[in-house]
Amino acid sequence: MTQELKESALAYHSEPRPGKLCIQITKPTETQRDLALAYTPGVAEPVRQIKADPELAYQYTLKGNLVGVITNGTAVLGLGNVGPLAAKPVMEGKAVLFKQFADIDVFDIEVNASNPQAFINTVARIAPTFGGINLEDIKGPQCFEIEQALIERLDIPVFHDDQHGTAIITVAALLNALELQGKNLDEIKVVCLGAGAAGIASMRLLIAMGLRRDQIYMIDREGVIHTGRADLNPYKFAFAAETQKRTLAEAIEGADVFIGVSGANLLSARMLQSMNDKPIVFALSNPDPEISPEIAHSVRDDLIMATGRSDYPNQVNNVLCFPYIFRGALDVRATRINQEMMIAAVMAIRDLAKQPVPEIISKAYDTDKSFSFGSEYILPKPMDPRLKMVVSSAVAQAAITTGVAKLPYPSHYPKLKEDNGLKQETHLATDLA
Ligand SMILES: NC(=O)C1=CN([C@@H]2O[C@H](COP(=O)(O)OP(=O)(O)OC[C@H]3O[C@@H](n4cnc5c(N)ncnc54)[C@H](OP(=O)(O)O)[C@@H]3O)[C@@H](O)[C@H]2O)C=CC1
Ligand SMILES: CC(=O)C(=O)O
Ligand SMILES: [Mg+2]
Repeated sequence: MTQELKESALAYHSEPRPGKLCIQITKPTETQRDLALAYTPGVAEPVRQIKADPELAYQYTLKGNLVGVITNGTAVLGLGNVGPLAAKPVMEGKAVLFKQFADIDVFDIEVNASNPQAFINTVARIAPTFGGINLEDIKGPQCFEIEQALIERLDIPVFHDDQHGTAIITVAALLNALELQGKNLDEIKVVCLGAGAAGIASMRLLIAMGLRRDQIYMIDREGVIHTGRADLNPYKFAFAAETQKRTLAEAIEGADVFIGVSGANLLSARMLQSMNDKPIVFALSNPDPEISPEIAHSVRDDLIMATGRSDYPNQVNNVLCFPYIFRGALDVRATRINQEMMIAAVMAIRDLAKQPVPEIISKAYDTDKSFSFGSEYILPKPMDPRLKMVVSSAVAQAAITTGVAKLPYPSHYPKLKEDNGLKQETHLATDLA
């Protein structure tokens, strides 16, 4: 990051008032009558109604449009365990994205919890406030235990964005990149650097889409994850390869795909050089990727390159899905976000990248260039307003089809098609899980 960008970022966050958000009142509060309705005595009536029927909280409070973005600050971007307070700018940032892209209100909650169980208990205790819980920047492997426990305890959607948001967008981008490079999912060799939240979930979703475990080398700080290692947690062990390869440099040789969800500058030019023809390199660590696009393009002219950042082509970032996953889930009052809903999001995002791109999007990116499906446009741009309807409706539809929705398909959503492929997607997910 340049000095200029660092200074601008600090000024953006501090001026004219600290932070990026505020809370707004949505009802009249000017008169004595208004106060008698908003507060005591009037407020007692919705209290009584909700006590008698808890579902009425969705009618009389913000609950149905309110998501908790909740962290313990243990894996904040690629900055590591910076703690809950230092994580707050990122959580406020996620809140901004929820509001801007999907009109979802967010309370960001930074939890000082000394262990996963304390964190789980805290989130479970405050869950009545929310229509959904977006867990953010919680490191592996504790993130897996935390998410699973909360899904089991709560009847609202719980979604760890760094796992599933990243997986959804990585899979959508990879399927499109493979198509452009003329490669098939069942023939490629994949190297995933990073075996935490994002890495494990992305590989799991790729497997649900048809990739085999023996096509994957997973790598952590100790090197290749292989069956001879005694230090593996169960999540990593599931990806242990029968191999003599021990280092990233050994694993990457001849690989078709590199997925980096680890840390800055870990993939060298020499390693990239050793990859197969037409490689795909997703260097997704934030803020600094595993290899910079400048270096990557200087070494190979046959690659498709993506980062997690807004300032390069091909931004593979969970912002492209988490607002719309929740929009769709909240709109049908889904009790969970299942794999079928995730695959519906993959397919919707993937397909949108192939549609003609409206001029308005070039304007948002301040360029005269028009975008079209190709090696520098494998995914829709985050500023694409079509994402909201396209992804949310696909997710809502999948929730209904899989029986986790409490409300019908919203009337303001696009009309349902007779044969929309959803059955096929659902079938795929169930068969391959
Ligand atoms: N573009 C996007 O949308 C997203 C990007 N990310 C990025 O992915 C990265 C990881 O996030 P997340 O999965 O949540 O974090 P976790 O802490 O859960 O996992 C990090 C993983 O990276 C590995 N790792 C870290 N440094 C190295 C290294 N020097 N060499 C080899 N492996 C290393 C860790 O190894 P070990 O297990 O041995 O500690 C661990 O397996 C971050 O940089 C984050 O910004 C995450 C989510 C979304
Ligand atoms: C994008 C994101 O969630 C991360 O880097 O952690
Ligand atoms: Mg994150």
